[in-house]
Amino acid sequence: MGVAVMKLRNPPVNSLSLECLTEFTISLEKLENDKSIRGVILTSECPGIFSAGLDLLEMYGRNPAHYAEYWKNVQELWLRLYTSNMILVSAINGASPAGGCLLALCCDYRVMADNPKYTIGLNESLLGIVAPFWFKDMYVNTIGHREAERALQLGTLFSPAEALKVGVVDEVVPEDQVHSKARSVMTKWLAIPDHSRQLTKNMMRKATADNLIKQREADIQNFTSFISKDSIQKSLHMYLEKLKQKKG
Ligand SMILES: CC/C=C\CC/C=C/CC(=O)SCCNC(=O)CCNC(=O)[C@H](O)C(C)(C)COP(=O)(O)OP(=O)(O)OC[C@H]1O[C@@H](n2cnc3c(N)ncnc32)[C@H](O)[C@@H]1OP(=O)(O)O
Repeated sequence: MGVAVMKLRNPPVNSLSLECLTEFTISLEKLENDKSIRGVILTSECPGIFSAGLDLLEMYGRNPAHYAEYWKNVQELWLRLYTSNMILVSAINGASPAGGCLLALCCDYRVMADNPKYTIGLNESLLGIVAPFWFKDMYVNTIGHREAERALQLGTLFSPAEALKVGVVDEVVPEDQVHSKARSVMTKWLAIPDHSRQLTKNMMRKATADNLIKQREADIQNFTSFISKDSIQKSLHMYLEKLKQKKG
């Protein structure tokens, strides 16, 4: 039925390394150019993890040129996903913090597995970093200003039930039904004529995407100088240590 399934596979946690981002963007571009494909189901092949978000090791202990290159690729993937003409449905079958949540938010519909161990949200503030304005814009578009304001400041990671309540996801289903539900949602969306759905999507999302497009370079500079700061590098170091200690 012209639907591709994209499975994220970058063990152990599907962090979005530079290589992973680049491959993702190229695969998406290929699908976008394949006229037989009308929809994509985005999911994960890593058990229990949708995506751990941006790769912290790409943002820690590197040089400014690397940060700039990395951020350019993060922007590129986001723009492609957010403005895709295809129908994107995410089958969120695991934890989905920060950049993982960002991927899901780019989709037209989000189905999440009902497992309280899986959480989703933009938790950047917990890491001592700040979600950039275009993450924030997409959050506001999805859950509204007040909820986004609170969730961004607190770095809230929502359980599936909470995520459904606040509107971060559209549906929560038993874990073994995530894929079948994503397929049935896709069938419903495929019944809409592409041209009217695409024009409507574009109308809803263009201003948000344009907001980044018109200041891409400044956004790269801003990220590079922010992430290069000693204080921010220290915060990331502490966060990485905390992740290690969690293992015991
Ligand atoms: C101006 C703008 C400025 C800045 C904006 C920057 C925006 C950033 C957005 C982001 O996406 S930042 C990344 C945020 N991600 C997280 O906070 C997730 C952190 N990870 C976790 O919470 C957990 O790892 C997990 C729930 C995803 C999975 O838990 P579990 O299955 O128990 O695995 P481990 O915690 O043991 O992790 C295994 C292994 O993977 C490493 N790792 C985890 N997350 C990341 C990551 N995002 N990047 C790189 N590496 C990651 C972790 O350290 C472990 O490594 P080992 O070497 O100890 O095996």
